[in-house]
Amino acid sequence: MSGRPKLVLASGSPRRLSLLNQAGIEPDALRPVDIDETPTKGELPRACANRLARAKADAALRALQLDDELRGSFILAADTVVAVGRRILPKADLVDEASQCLRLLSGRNHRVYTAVCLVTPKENFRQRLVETRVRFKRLTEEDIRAYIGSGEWRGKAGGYAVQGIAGSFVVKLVGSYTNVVGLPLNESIALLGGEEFPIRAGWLNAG
Ligand SMILES: Cc1cn([C@H]2C[C@H](O)[C@@H](COP(=O)(O)OP(=O)(O)OP(=O)(O)O)O2)c(=O)[nH]c1=O
Repeated sequence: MSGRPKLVLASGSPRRLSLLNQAGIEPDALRPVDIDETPTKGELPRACANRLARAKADAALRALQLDDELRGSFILAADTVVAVGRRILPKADLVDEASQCLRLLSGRNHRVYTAVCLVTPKENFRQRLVETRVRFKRLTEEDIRAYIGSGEWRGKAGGYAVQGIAGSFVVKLVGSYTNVVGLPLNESIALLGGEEFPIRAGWLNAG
């Protein structure tokens, strides 16, 4: 392949795109994939995030094989899972799901895992899993009602988005903040740079 290799972001999440943009990386194309994201019976949170990121990357790779323009591109996919202990919280689509998540997260520690999977033009798979520990303040029923009214929880793992109002629920966060939003930037840039994707010097060893 001649010239700069292309990058495809296999994600429909606007947060993932804006995080990459924030780091000065502009994907050449967005190719969200539609896979079943249900955890398997007894699946642990780390294993689930790893499996789903890989499945998203795999599905995108298969789709791009039919695409003359984008075949042979780098492909980046990710999956974010919120967990309390071994329990995986749902990606909340319904008010009841989101309220239950928030009651569970209230006043406690939880973990957010994002697995990032990079497919190289030679179809090698490179994967990283990043963990962030988060503690929420105790939430009153009124806090939960008001937050539900904001709608910010829709489609978010664990029923909240730290980049919005729920940022004010956080009393402690240990690890990568961008990991919670959906794409750990430092590690994603390191993955890309490690595979010779052109990243501006200086960013690779950042943070
Ligand atoms: C915990 C948390 C999650 N999220 C989002 C990130 C992800 O978009 C979503 C978790 O679902 P994912 O299944 O990881 O991603 P997605 O379905 O939104 O997008 P795609 O599979 O196409 O890449 O939750 C936030 O935006 N803020 C947060 O604080």
